[in-house]
Amino acid sequence: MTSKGPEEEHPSVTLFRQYLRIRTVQPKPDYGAAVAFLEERARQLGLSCQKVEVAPGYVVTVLTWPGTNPTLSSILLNSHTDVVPVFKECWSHDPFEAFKDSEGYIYARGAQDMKCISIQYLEAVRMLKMEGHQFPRTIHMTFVPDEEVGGHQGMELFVQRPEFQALRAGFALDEGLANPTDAFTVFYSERSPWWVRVTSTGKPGHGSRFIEDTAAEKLHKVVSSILAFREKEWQRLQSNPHLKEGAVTSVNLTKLEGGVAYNVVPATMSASFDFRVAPDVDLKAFEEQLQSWCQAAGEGVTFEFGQKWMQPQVTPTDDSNPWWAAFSRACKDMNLTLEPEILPAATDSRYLRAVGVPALGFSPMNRTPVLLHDHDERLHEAVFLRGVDIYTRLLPALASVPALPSES
Ligand SMILES: CSCC[C@H](NC=O)C(=O)O
Ligand SMILES: [Zn+2]
Ligand SMILES: [Zn+2]
Repeated sequence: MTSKGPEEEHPSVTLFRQYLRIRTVQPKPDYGAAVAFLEERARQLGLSCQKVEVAPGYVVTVLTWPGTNPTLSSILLNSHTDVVPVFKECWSHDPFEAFKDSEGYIYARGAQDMKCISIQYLEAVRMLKMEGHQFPRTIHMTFVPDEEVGGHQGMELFVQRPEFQALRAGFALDEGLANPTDAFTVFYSERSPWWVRVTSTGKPGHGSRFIEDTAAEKLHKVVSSILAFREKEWQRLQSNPHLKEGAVTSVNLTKLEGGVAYNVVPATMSASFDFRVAPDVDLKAFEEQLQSWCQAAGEGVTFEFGQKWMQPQVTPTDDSNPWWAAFSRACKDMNLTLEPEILPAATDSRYLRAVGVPALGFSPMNRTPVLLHDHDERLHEAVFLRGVDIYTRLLPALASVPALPSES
């Protein structure tokens, strides 16, 4: 597929730009408009469309292309419909206009994360259907809300529902990241998000005095211990060229709270941290480490979790995994270079892997800077269209994986 001039834009690009104009932006996404758009796509494609309301106002939309062998497990193509907020004044173009410049770059929130992929799935299925193909395995496209704020009103609930069970997903594709080089990154695992709030309590009093055992001193100790750990992990990453970012644990101090006035020593202060724990870390030992940093700071220092993922899973990337074998073979046939990695952030893949569905995070965007969540998020139309082509090769391969031992 090649891109065309402005007077004759490729219809897949036009559809992509239409979807980008729907304001599914957090914290108040217009999910109704997205669901209506997807229902219309289902109608146009002749696919069934199921709407599963996992929480009031939070609908998972499922478009299904049935396979010829209903005894086989299905392929699940997942994408989220919400996008992150923007700093409008920092953009070169309105982030919800889907402006295309003279070179073919489409500027919009969601251009990379991940409205491109939703439309690429839909357009690949449209092409394959149009060409008269049918595959043994059923293909389900799931469009889920709420991913950008943790998936708690989206995929986390959906995987627990009978409607999800009924899909009989054997393998899933979900989002990954762009790659600025010629290669494509594919993610086989993710780090576990641990959001930790440390609260320190101590003696209050007048700001002019040498008060002992203050909340601030003890919080400072914990902050120092955690930032020293951060430095250690950073050095470990820097000193080993074989390690990728997702393979070490990261942490950032993201919030400091407490205090009422310059001259009042507060009795309570807190610090919040965003930890991303590498999948090979012993989580029990890691929690004990947190405990001991707090204890070492003194009495009255506790921590609580805002988020604590305990089920890191790894999708095997060797030929023992028939899904990987099919995926990597199809990529090889297209001459795509794959770089398998652990995703530094968290996606809905973690919920799928946790219920036993092997998943790969793949956003087919090479020669593209990673601009998700950034100002001027954009994607070149030619890269977008190449992605549609890539899925038209991946889907037949995945949906034709022969019966697994567990399926015969
Ligand atoms: C950990 S819940 C929030 C999920 C979010 N996902 C995408 O950016 C992330 O911060 O990784
Ligand atoms: Zn995303
Ligand atoms: Zn995102």
